[in-house]
Amino acid sequence: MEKKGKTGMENEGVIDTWLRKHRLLYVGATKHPFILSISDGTIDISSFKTWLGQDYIFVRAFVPFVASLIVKAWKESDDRSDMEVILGGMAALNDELEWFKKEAFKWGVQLSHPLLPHKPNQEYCRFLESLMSVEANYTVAITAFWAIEAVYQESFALCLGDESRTPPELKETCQRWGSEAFGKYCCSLKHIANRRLKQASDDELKKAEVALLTVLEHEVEFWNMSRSGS
Ligand SMILES: Cc1ncc(CN)c(N)n1
Repeated sequence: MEKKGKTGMENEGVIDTWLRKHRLLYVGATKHPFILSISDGTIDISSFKTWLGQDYIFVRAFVPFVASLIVKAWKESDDRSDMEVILGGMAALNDELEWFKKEAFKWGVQLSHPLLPHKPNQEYCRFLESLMSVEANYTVAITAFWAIEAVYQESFALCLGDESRTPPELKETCQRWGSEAFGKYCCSLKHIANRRLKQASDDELKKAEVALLTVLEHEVEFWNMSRSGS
């Protein structure tokens, strides 16, 4: 029989430990009023349109970030399957960009000129850029990557629950990130991040925890921006 320690949580990964420690912020990012308004059906469609246009800009910046992670995984990972998992995510982004164009057309959102990133989006993209540099650490970047994907997964899954009253025309959006398949992909990313964190130095651990918190803060700001339209 497995021997349990004092807390009974000795087998818990680093990420779950951090999520417990920073529970309030995590809940703030995954159960934001913007998401709650989708799931209770009270969403203001102009907020949704703001989110759609801004997220298209974000996802375009997300592609080179994921590409930089593929390079890092190829160079630094001790497990070949990391690169395949990240590559699968990259392939999905190709599809996602097409989906944004189709969805924007459906809602009459202009994705080309003069669509500009709002300040919170600009700041989030700048953070992504800082993680793309060759000096940025793989363990830190993969932790941030997991957090970015996990916030969307948990948020949109909430809008697909039995109790939710998500408007039918927004179900496809929620399905994109709230699906079981996307959930499994997030689990694979979490597994990679936890494996790396288990072997990380104190300095890497500190930086990865800060990166996780920074992602959560940016996600909250991104929802706030979508809700207020600015
Ligand atoms: C702001 C934001 N965060 C996360 C995701 C999920 N890739 C996204 N599309 N946009």
